[in-house]
Amino acid sequence: MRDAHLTLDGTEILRGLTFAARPGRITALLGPNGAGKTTTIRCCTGLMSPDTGVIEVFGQPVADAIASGRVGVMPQAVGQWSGIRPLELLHHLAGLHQNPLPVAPLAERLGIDRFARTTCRRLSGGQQQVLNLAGALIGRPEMVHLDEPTTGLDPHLRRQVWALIGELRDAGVSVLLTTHAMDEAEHLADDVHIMNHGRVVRSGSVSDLTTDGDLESVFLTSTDAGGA
Ligand SMILES: Nc1ncnc2c1ncn2[C@@H]1O[C@H](COP(=O)(O)OP(=O)(O)OP(=O)(O)O)[C@@H](O)[C@H]1O
Repeated sequence: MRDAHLTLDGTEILRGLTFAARPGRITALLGPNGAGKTTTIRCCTGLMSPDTGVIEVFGQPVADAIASGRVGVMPQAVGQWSGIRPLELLHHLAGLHQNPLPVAPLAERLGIDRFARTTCRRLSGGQQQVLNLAGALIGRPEMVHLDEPTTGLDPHLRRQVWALIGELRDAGVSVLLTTHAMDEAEHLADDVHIMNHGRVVRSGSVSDLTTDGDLESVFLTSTDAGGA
């Protein structure tokens, strides 16, 4: 993303946002509530368009990359699903891809098989989260956007999701995630971009950014409350 600007309802949300997420790397987009992280992901996945600026995915315009099926998205929240059950949903999503992951092992890996009989609208928040994650991964994406992937997960599931995200990176997938958990960013991320007021104010590897203190201290000194 290069020099993206976006104004919504008269407020400038993205103010010259520039960053890159590279293949085989986990890139964390950090920032205070309202800084524009979800808006950025929505722009990178074709759900919104910046007013000006350039976004390329695999060197292509976003729409072409999305249409190619090479991009997976785990939104922060999805609309209320109907009475469909988790495995039915995953089989349906798998059917939309040319070479999907097998549903059963993915469901087992994320513990989805344990609530397979519950309709989606009755899932707990954490169960909905891991189902969203499975939906993002089912098509074997080469780039995946994860908007707060572990929010609301218990420590067991959180660790399992961390391991899975690490494996994706090791398999060459480009992972872009947002999180408010600094320990998550420190544990997972190769590259970190800290946003404030719709632009990137600090970038680097975790080790580069934390030479003088932990990531939370860097975050607190680089941003202000309500960074929108
Ligand atoms: N469709 C919209 N119309 C108007 N304003 C919007 C719209 N979508 C987002 N905003 C505003 O844009 C700003 C950035 O929102 P965004 O969801 O991108 O922030 P965020 O960094 O993801 O925040 P959080 O960490 O709380 O999830 C907020 O002030 C929000 O109210």
